[in-house]
Amino acid sequence: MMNCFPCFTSQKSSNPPSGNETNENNEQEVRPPPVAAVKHIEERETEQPPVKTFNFRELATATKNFRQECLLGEGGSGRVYKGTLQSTGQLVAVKQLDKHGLHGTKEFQAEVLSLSKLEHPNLVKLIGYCADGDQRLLVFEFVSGGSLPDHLFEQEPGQKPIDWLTRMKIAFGAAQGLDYLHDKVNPPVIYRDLKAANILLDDEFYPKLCDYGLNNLAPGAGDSMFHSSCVMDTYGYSAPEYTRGEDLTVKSDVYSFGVVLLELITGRRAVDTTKPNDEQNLVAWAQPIFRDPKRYPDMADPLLKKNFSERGINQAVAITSMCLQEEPTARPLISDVMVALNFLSMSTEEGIPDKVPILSFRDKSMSIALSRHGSCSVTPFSLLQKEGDDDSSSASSESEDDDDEKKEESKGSKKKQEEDSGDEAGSDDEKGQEEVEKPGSSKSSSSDSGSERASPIDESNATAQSLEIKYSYSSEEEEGDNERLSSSKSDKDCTSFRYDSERNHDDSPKNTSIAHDDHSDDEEEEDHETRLEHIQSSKSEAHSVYSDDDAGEESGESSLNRAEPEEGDHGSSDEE
Ligand SMILES: Nc1ncnc2c1ncn2[C@@H]1O[C@H](COP(=O)(O)OP(=O)(O)OP(=O)(O)O)[C@@H](O)[C@H]1O
Repeated sequence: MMNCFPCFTSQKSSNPPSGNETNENNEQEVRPPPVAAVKHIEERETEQPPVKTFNFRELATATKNFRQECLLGEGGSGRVYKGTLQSTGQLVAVKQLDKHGLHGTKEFQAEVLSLSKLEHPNLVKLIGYCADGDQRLLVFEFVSGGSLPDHLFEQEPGQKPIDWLTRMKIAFGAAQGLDYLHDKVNPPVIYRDLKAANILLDDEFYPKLCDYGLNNLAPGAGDSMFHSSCVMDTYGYSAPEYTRGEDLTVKSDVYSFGVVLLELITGRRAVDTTKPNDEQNLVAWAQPIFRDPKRYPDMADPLLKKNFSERGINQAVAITSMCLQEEPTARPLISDVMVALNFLSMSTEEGIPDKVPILSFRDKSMSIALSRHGSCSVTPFSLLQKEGDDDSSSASSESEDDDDEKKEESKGSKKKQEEDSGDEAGSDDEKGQEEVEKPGSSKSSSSDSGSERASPIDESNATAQSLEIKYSYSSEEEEGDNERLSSSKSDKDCTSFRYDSERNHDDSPKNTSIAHDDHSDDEEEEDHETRLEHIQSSKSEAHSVYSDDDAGEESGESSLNRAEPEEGDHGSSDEE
């Protein structure tokens, strides 16, 4: 999965048909390429736009003249109808954008084109558009299972509640979609309107984000905070900086994601006016509980009937509380959230994996948080080297002295780990390899079910990790400018963890992004052991779908919700 397709060319005929999107009778159709989560820009540049143009009549026919019975709902940007494309029989969702504030056709087309380049299994795919007269319509793939609130809050009598693991899988999938927008496209796209209602589910609960990148296409779209009828809808999800009148960033999305995660854990709505006053706002209700880990399990949705492991819920709540930090810079990157959720969505005998390997994270804060709420493998770098390979010395360019020093340090680190994780400490390093292999070997069922789907992060495989580390370690030493992690020694008394994102990720090269902290030399030495390696979620497809050129070319015409690259707390994706 997520392979690149080097055979993409500009010749349409070379692209194999893509299911029922093929329409030989439609002159206007540009046949989409085979689905890939991310495509290289070189391929992209030679492709035809992967969207179809429809005339109004086609879409009127598809939706039975926009009949009421086809109406799926109405949001900030307009009405959405279920339809069937006559030419192919494909089910679609047709979004009829409100007419006020319409773009000119060219501007609209440019926005649509930008939107159509965003392609990920966890994003609802844009199939085409219509710009007929003053009509502006967008045609999306139809997602059959309804939206997350339908399943989480609006249970039919007799309907089974979503189980814990499925909730974590939904969260993981949503995080993957968001990570794509934040980290795999350049410039990053800020979602702005992430909420449970914008997470659609297929029949197997595979999540797809909708309404991303829309706010330039219609007033209110993608930013329904401005739309009076939707204020309550989005109110509970918006980050504090929004109310402070500050610019939204990718970290504002992380906050909104935290609210969704909290909804998944608790089964409570972000805002619920039917509850007592002090419980109406979910985040306000949860904040005091975040400071009292003993109460974490009590937050769980009663419908779950305690069918989850305590460690699992503790870790999920810990992640959530990090996402909901008041200060944007204290929130984690969605890539780290995604990695953590990948582990929480794995099925093991116990319900969740024993360990979450620290090496998976871009920033250590996440693994520290998890380690305090379960067990996180803080397997030191040098131990991994030892375990993974006898000839570790040859894989690293460090001197023997350095090696010895590292061994000493690793003992210290291990000791600290033992202290921190108590019961399991003694077996951590023995388990090191085993524990990190679990995610790769345990695919989520939802991810299995479709070829388009994003895979679990297989880079958490232990061997791959330790090899990756050895390799990059050596080269970074040579460069001499590597950033190092610190062990946050002061974290013992904390129950929530600041994510020191101001200092890292911004410029981290994709394959070697190393979190960094301003710490004393002593701490740095120790950190030598535990430096984080951001393991690409998909190295082969980590390229942005936008090259600089591409972005530049479009910048005057279409911007989606692009974040300024220099602003971001993210690793930009174009530095490879
Ligand atoms: N691709 C799709 N497949 C199936 N249903 C969809 C699709 N897109 C939207 N819907 C449904 O259509 C309805 C309206 O969606 P829309 O996104 O316009 O509104 P919203 O998300 O409730 O509000 P807003 O747009 O203001 O965020 C919702 O019930 C949504 O679940």
